[in-house]
Amino acid sequence: MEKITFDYSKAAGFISDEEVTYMSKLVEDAKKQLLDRNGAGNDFLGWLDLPVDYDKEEFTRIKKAAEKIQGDSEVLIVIGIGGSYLGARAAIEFLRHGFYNNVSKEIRKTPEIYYCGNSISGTYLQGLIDVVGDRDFSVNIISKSGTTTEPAIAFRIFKEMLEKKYGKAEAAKRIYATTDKAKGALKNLATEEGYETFVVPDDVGGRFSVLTAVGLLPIAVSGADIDKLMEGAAEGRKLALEQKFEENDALKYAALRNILLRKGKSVEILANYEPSLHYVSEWWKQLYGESEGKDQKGLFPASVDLTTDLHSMGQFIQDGSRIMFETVMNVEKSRCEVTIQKEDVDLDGLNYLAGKTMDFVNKSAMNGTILAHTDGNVPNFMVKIPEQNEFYLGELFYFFEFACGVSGYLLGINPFNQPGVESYKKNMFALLGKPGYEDAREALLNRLK
Ligand SMILES: O=P(O)(O)OC[C@H]1O[C@H](O)[C@H](O)[C@@H](O)[C@@H]1O
Repeated sequence: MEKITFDYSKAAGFISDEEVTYMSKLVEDAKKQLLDRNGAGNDFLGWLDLPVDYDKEEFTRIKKAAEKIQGDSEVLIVIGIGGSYLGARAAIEFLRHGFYNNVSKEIRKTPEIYYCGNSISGTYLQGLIDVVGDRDFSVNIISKSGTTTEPAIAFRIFKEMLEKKYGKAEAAKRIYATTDKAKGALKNLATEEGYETFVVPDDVGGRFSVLTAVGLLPIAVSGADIDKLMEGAAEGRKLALEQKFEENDALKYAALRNILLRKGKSVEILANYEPSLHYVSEWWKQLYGESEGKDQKGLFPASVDLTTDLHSMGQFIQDGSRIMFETVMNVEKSRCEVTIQKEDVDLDGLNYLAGKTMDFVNKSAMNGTILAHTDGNVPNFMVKIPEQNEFYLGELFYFFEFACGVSGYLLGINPFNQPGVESYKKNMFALLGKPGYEDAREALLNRLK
């Protein structure tokens, strides 16, 4: 069977066999530390076994809730930020129609899905309220801590809207809360109001939670097959856990990116040639950025959508500061074939492409770009995705998560915490006058004068 594979053959000129041999030992050690659960942050390793060891009763409830939402709602509002947002969106955009919310209901068959609570923009939220209009809708509020400001504000607004429209009791039946099993403001609210709740396990951090109810409920509502997603992840787990370095693509990816980091390539650009992978990159950026960017270390995870960004960022990648390498996610088999037709008069000069598919052109652009960037001293890696379906996406999620854990241990940091994100929150709370933050307030206001 085909699988997600990692190919570094095009970067051979930048990396010696000795370096790979040396690094292979280090990644095997890091892998052991991960699996022995004796490294930093080892109380957040629940994601390691999730694909084979998850709450089956809850999984069934997720499917039931998804069916109910599909039956009684034209729109689902998904409220969450960071790890409580990006995985679901990445999956739905990767798996479902490229214009999911815009195609006719006959094609889509499932509710429109919109996201909020991922910014504090009132303009965005009002726009979304206008989109919902007077249509039937449900809300999935997702927050592991249950206290994050952005989703909490958005939820307050949509909760009020639901209650006005349906009354408190019926509104409660349209609210699904995914949060901690016992603590946090959202859990308390859900218990008080009688919302159906789903659990983010204690030992699974937000950015590793896509295969819990956090990702699974919205993904199931979109009509994607969550059984297949879990099967793919289980296959990814098997490959990552059981294969030796030579056959282990996740380990090779972790090793090779760290070889380049140690040579001064401090930026990794994740590139795609399919717009529907944009949010996979966003999910990946949180995964790697929050996991590795600490103790003054780490690769800066960036991303580009190609060929779009070849007409903007392409200049920098080809010719600017030589600080980066590129990892291309290559969907090997395109979902749709669009063939370019011959025209009698070749006014646009495109007849040389007549009979060719757009995917052929896209892949030629990709291959040409890989060689051009390599010539410009940007080493290129490739992650091959056989096709865009649930199975391979599950495998891809696990591939990146496992490589991230290994890579973090290789860096000598705790890949499973995120102490740095608290700094802006403290300042924001002080400026907002949140009780308990009075001391810092005046000093901050002075600095802003
Ligand atoms: O799920 P929540 O607790 O609301 O957290 C949502 C996100 O925001 C936090 O500030 C963290 O930086 C992220 O790691 C997390 O995924």
